[in-house]
Amino acid sequence: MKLLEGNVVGTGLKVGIVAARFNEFIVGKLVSGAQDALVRHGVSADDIEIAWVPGAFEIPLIAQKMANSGKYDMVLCLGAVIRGSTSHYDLVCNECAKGVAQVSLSAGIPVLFGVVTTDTIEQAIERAGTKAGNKGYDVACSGIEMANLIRNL
Ligand SMILES: Nc1c(NC[C@H](O)[C@H](O)[C@H](O)CO)[nH]c(=O)[nH]c1=O
Ligand SMILES: CC(=O)[C@@H](O)COP(=O)(O)O
Repeated sequence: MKLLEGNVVGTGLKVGIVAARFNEFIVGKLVSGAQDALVRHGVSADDIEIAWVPGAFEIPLIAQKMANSGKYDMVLCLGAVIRGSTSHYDLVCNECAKGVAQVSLSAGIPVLFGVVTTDTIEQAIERAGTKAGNKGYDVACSGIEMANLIRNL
């Protein structure tokens, strides 16, 4: 993908993305949004690596592997958890969020929580590139900010 950009200086940042396949019609848009934000802000497309996992519950484990590998300046966690008719939604959301937070603190690098958690499909669509923006784009921008902040500490 070649974007017509201004004179964007390459950041040299290396980015790992963990994406959940569940609700892929949403998560695919989050991944595209994250890639767009990263490249527009100077990250080389060659410095972005994506690992797909079955669902949001599996994100923390692979995020941990990436974060502890020493290969990445940040890890973006992308997924979409949409409430069903049982309490499974709450368990998946809570464990995913808790796991991602624990990985970031233990690895000492930015591990961003870009998992959309919604009651309806419409809410998820709104956050995957329509009226509520693209949460993948947003967390990528936050990741760049955090990585640069850590570089300067
Ligand atoms: N219902 C959703 C899930 N459920 C699957 C779990 O994340 C996990 O893969 C399974 O429990 C096996 O360990 N995952 C999502 O990402 N989004 C959902 O809406
Ligand atoms: C978030 C989920 O795990 C959900 O899709 C599962 O649906 P259900 O609660 O109806 O089994």
